[in-house]
Amino acid sequence: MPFFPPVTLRPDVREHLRNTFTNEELVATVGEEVASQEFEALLSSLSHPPSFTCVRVNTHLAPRSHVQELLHHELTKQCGCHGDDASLVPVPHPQLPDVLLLPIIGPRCVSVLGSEVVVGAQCGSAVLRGAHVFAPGILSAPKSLQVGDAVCVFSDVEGKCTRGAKSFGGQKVFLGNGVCEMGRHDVFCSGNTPRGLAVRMTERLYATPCFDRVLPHLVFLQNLPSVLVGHVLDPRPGECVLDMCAAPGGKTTHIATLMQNQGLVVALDKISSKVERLRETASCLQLDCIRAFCYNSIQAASSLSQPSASSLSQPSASSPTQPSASSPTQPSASSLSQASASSLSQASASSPTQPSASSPTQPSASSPTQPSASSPTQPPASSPTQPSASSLSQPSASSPTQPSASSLSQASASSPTQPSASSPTQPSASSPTQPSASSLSQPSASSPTQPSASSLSQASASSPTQQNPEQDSDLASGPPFPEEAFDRVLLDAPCSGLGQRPNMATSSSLKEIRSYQPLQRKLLHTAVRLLKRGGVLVYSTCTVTLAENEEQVAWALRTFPCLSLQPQEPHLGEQGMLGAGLSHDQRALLQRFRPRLRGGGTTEGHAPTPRLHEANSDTIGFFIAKFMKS
Ligand SMILES: C[S@@+](CC[C@H](N)C(=O)[O-])C[C@H]1O[C@@H](n2cnc3c(N)ncnc32)[C@H](O)[C@@H]1O
Repeated sequence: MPFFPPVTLRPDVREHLRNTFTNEELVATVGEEVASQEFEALLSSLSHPPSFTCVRVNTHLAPRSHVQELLHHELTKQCGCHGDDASLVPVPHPQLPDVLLLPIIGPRCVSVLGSEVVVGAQCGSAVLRGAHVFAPGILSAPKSLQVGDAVCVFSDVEGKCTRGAKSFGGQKVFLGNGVCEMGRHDVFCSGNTPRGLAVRMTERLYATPCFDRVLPHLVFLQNLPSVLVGHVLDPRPGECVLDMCAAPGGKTTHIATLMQNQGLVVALDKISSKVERLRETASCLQLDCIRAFCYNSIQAASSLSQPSASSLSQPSASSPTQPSASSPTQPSASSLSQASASSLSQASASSPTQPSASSPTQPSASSPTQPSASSPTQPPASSPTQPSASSLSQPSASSPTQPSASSLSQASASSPTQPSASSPTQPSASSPTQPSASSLSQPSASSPTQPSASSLSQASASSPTQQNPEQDSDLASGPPFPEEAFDRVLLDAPCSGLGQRPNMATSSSLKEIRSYQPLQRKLLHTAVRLLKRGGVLVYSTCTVTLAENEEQVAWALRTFPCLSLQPQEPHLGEQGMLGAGLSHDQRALLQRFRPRLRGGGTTEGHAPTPRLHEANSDTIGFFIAKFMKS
């Protein structure tokens, strides 16, 4: 049974989604009633957290089994709990060799205690996934609130609570109890924008640990389908891989890890502050094969390179014109040719004058699926690895569940429900509880970073031509790039983010939601141009719309005859949704994650622990397509 009300959407957005989920092709197959029920179930599941917290292990530095033990130890120490508390016991994912899962247990019977503090919906989402409450997240608090007071924390559901209110009678949901670290005056009246931890959560509706400063260079919090993307892309050591929309860097760092830090991963993002954080994350995880640049990826293919047969796009009415290539502010080639960890922090190709990729209807930089740059109100020291409830007081467009890879010095507003594991304050490698970086740098026999036998056996079929070292260093110097330069391209596209969980309310307008399809097509054009023949392109989104997922696949197959859909390994999601005119076989090659609430509710005051098999279905909404270019 759903515990929270379904996610609040604008009425026209809800109607638009309902039409998508009851489209003609779908209704003709499953019937109107089933389609409608599934749509309502989807909205209910979105407001609830998934069944598991997914932790990706940095297998570049340590094997999963080792991190499993360390993590259990660290979490129990931090929580001051018994080691047998199920929410603190990491369990290996059966199919993903670098993933540990921790059950999120709830909703539990928790009594409402103390004075009432109301937080914004995004802050509430972060709290449901383990965060404490930071000052900017608080909307309402009683007049007399003092440090040390016991409080009950509620989340505003409809965005109606005004900041600074003393009480709130609107629709809200209970999240748990905590203790104040700040009084009302510090939160609302101190003259400056509030910063820092305001309420330390002590008893949560959903039991899940806080990952603040927990093994920052060994674990990375990432939603399960996002980790899957790296495996589906299947990068090999020594290859050149382009991550076109890379920040905060969850997938970039995973790709580099799977490549055993050998080869080149070029990461582009159009927001410079995010690129800086990505570099910090790469450095924290000791992955020095990553080169990150602030760049509009639509323009990442050099206009000097001849449009070859590779970019075999058919001019179509819907195909946007190719943007001009290079920006006057592009980084100099020479500045970035040395592959050293230190160069990561200096290799700033960032340009404040970078042209925006936004289409006319494109929301601003802080689009709903994108982590915005860290809130300036967030102190560097606050919860570096935890999704900060802090920066979440404003229903910004930032993605509520998008993992913040970076957040090295700042908890990101953008990742309210997905904490980042990285921290600049990480313990040294020689810390007694940490394996030394050097001792662990060799992948063990069981290391998931080793290409599997099966993947190796296919290598000749799918592995593009051998890279030329000279070209490697050209690519390392940054965009724009010549055509057909990369062995693999990941387009983890900016999207409407409607698959994020938990999400109590989305303020996105229909116009905003519709603006992503043309933007994604422009990015796909560049992706195809930059991919080698025989190379692999993975397209992914964290949204549930047909327009940004199956319709994009159908469009790409029509527009680029050189592209063909490929099987994905492992295949954990459902097949693609009906409604975009794809064949059964084509849909079977896609992975769609449609959030589903697990069954079972609170029994005699005890919430059941989720079962492992639910980890693959009770996830955020997500979509993955894998293409090869011939
Ligand atoms: C879904 S997020 C990427 C998440 C990232 N792949 C990860 O796993 O951590 C989309 C990103 O695309 C970036 N973006 C949007 N439009 C872009 C463009 N034209 N060029 C480059 N980056 C862009 C946004 O700044 C945002 O960080």
